[in-house]
Amino acid sequence: MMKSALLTPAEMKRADEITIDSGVPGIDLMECAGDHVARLARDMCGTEGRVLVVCGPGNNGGDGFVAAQCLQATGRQVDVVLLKEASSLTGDAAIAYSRMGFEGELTTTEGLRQKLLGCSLVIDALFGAGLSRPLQGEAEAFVSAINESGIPVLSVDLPSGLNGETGQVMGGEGGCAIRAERSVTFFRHKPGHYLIPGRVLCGRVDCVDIGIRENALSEIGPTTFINGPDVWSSFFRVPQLGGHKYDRGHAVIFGGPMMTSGAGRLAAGAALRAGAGLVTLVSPPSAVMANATQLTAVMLKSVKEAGGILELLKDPRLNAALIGPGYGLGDNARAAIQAILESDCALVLDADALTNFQHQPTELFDAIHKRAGPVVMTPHDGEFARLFPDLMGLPKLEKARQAALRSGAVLVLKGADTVIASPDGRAVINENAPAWLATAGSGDVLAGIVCAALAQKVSAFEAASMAVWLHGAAGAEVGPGLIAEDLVPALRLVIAKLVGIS
Ligand SMILES: NC(=O)C1=CN([C@@H]2O[C@H](COP(=O)(O)OP(=O)(O)OC[C@H]3O[C@@H](n4cnc5c(N)ncnc54)[C@H](O)[C@@H]3O)[C@@H](O)[C@H]2O)[C@@H](O)CC1
Ligand SMILES: [K+]
Repeated sequence: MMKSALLTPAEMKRADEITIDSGVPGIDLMECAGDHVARLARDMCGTEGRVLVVCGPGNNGGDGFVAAQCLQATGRQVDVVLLKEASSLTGDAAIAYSRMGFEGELTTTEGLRQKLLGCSLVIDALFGAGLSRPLQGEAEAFVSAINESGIPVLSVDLPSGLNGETGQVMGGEGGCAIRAERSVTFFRHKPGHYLIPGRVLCGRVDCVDIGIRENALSEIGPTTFINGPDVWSSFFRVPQLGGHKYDRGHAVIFGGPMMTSGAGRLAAGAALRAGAGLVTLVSPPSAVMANATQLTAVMLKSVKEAGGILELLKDPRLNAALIGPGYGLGDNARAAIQAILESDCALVLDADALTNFQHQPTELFDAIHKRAGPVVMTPHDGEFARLFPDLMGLPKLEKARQAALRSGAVLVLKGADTVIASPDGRAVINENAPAWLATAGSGDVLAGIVCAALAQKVSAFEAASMAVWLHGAAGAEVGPGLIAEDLVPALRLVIAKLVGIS
């Protein structure tokens, strides 16, 4: 799990300190970092062309001085531009500057524009983990000039102006940040490398080893991770010889009336494909015929009212349920959801199940806190806003964490950078979803996969993380032209590969 840990800039600073306290000089870490930057710079622009290294006042600038020195040592034409006087440098950055062997030039924005003319690569070493406020004045003007030049940029640690913890540009809409082609970071990625817009601004990110002690992680205790098998593979259930379908759980999907019945069918098909031993699609009588004509291995049941649902879920073999996709809004729908909340089964609440509580969210959260079975909620941003309007101004990770804590549910806040947050404080960021996944019915498939993982008795946080990853991998498997129906068969290929490598 520690392999996939993401560190906030403050946690990274702590990892640096722990390493330095253990006897590794800070300048050694910086020299290693700068050496990697130079290597990647050569990778980006080959043997030709002038490199411009733009250095800020802190240790990020220090990495830039080391990189400049390494590049010059290999015969490369290098210019170093300073944002602040060299005399104001302190600590390791001052040492790196003194070892560079040539002077950097303190310049104005106009001077920078002149330097940019005809160079083949810019190394952005203005600000990294120490950025503490939005860029203004000369720093902002430097960033704008670099972006406007159109010259490829390699950012050191983070594109300058980007908040490494939130993935947002410091200063929001009015702020500015470097748009890099590539970035190189140290020891572990930061959440900002994966959260949008950070992920877009970083370009391709390399994470390199600079000698930070691995055991620093146990002291820091990271709570944010990048999603992948490292997070949940020990929970992934592979059917055993001698086992039977009941070992793999029985998922119940509550589908809607005929005109919106497709959502339930997609979820049911996905639940079966994702490994639930049995799947029953429960629907109002009006949808039964439509479902029966399209489904074969999925079992069907017709239930009219909340009373019937309560009765149905008394059967303990029905151990996971999903309600929401295409379900409908109104008093009857809300009564049905309340009936499901009263049962003990593990539960996924999606789409209409969330919107039905937009005027009484605390009623929903109280019911979740009271019940014994786990709950996973899978809102997109619009559904999230209906239940948690006061959290909308927060950065995505924080939004999901606070919503999980308040609701008592594992929260899957969907998007290109889906965040899964647990009420216990853990969170993962997903990065394998292709843009093709943003299509009608895609969320229904995801909800079905979560339900299948819960039916197989995977803990809620791992079930949600696993499902989001499988969904993204299925999307990548299908690729261009994807429609939601394609995801269900593609899951077979994804699971086959997963089992093959695990
Ligand atoms: N020993 C270490 O701590 C190591 C640090 N490393 C590098 O050091 C970086 C962190 O260094 P620092 O903590 O010095 O931080 P930075 O170099 O990112 O920036 C800190 C400096 O910028 C100023 N500043 C912050 N926000 C500003 C703004 N909006 N406008 C103008 N000035 C602003 C601060 O007052 C401070 O002088 C990492 O990102 C990484 O690149 C690496 O060299 C590895 C080792
Ligand atoms: K930078």
